[in-house]
Amino acid sequence: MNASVATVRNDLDNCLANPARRAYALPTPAGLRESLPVQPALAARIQAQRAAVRAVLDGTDDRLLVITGPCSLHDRESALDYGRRLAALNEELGDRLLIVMRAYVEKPRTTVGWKGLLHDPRLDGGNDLHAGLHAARSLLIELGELGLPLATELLSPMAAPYLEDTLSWAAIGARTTESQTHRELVSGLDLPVGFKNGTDGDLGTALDAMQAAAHSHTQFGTDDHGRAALVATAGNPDTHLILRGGRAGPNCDAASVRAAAERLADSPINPQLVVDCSHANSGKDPLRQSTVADDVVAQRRAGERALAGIMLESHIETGKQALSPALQYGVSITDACLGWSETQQLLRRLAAG
Ligand SMILES: O=C[C@H](O)[C@H](O)COP(=O)(O)O
Ligand SMILES: C=C(OP(=O)(O)O)C(=O)O
Repeated sequence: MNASVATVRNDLDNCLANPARRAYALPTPAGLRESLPVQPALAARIQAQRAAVRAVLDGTDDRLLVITGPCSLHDRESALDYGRRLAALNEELGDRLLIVMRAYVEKPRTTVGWKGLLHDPRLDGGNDLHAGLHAARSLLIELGELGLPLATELLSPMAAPYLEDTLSWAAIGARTTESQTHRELVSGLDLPVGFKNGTDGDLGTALDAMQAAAHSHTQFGTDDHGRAALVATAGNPDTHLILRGGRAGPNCDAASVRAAAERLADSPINPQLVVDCSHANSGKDPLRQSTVADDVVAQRRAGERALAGIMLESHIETGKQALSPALQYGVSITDACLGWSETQQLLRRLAAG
């Protein structure tokens, strides 16, 4: 156990008399929000940014939604560097693209691995969640102050109340779309949320998730002061499908998009969808994301009205690196990303299209 985790250890420790489980106190959502507040001007801008994303998703704004940024944020400096570059590009392209910065602070893992800045901010296996909550929230606020809407994956339902007021869009990932707990979480969020299709490529789990999240629920949870609570949620009407491909390959070609759109048209929820150009749609080859994105724009030009947006994994440099004490600046430590110069060219091309 690392030292700073030890300092927050308290009498929650061993409270269940279960040697397999230990608990360490954390700040409450209310406490963290009080020490790292979103200032009123930023809060108002985030409300407007959520409304702008909703307008693209309900088809009243025909700009292309582009959610782009590192697979994961692992250091403050390169995240802010990327955010500044993207904010400057947005000045040029914002009338044709609705650009949202991907700011992922939690990572789902296929088996085990680094779980994101929020869980392990020093990247050393220390898992100092206390420091991670602080690092993640303060970085999201700094990025928000640069002017762009922010997107993240909400992985741990317990983490959402610490972060949600900084976000304009969130994803539920392929590994958690089928989870009742995550659907219930989304039902209580006042922001647009995309559900990924499953890692096996099945769309049914995401379509079911959209219906479940649109419903009201009562669920086990905690209040903003960390007390156990019955949490009642109203239902979230602003969810949509994200096509990310699956084990059998991509699902972003025109026929797959049309088939998905027809299934959505039969469901009572949002008929618009977003294509994740990475993951199984790119075969995890970062450069292929450009081909996928170009094809999405070509499909829109050919009249496909269901396509509202794309997601890109993009960083300062192309590729990825293994986690080590000597990290290269601006290179992803999770999935391989498109570099900034290719991203810039791609976004200009998408805007022109
Ligand atoms: O986007 C990131 C990864 O695809 C996802 O977190 C799974 O990562 P892993 O298979 O490397 O664990
Ligand atoms: C993990 C991610 O995607 P997926 O859930 O599609 O694997 C991601 O976008 O970081």
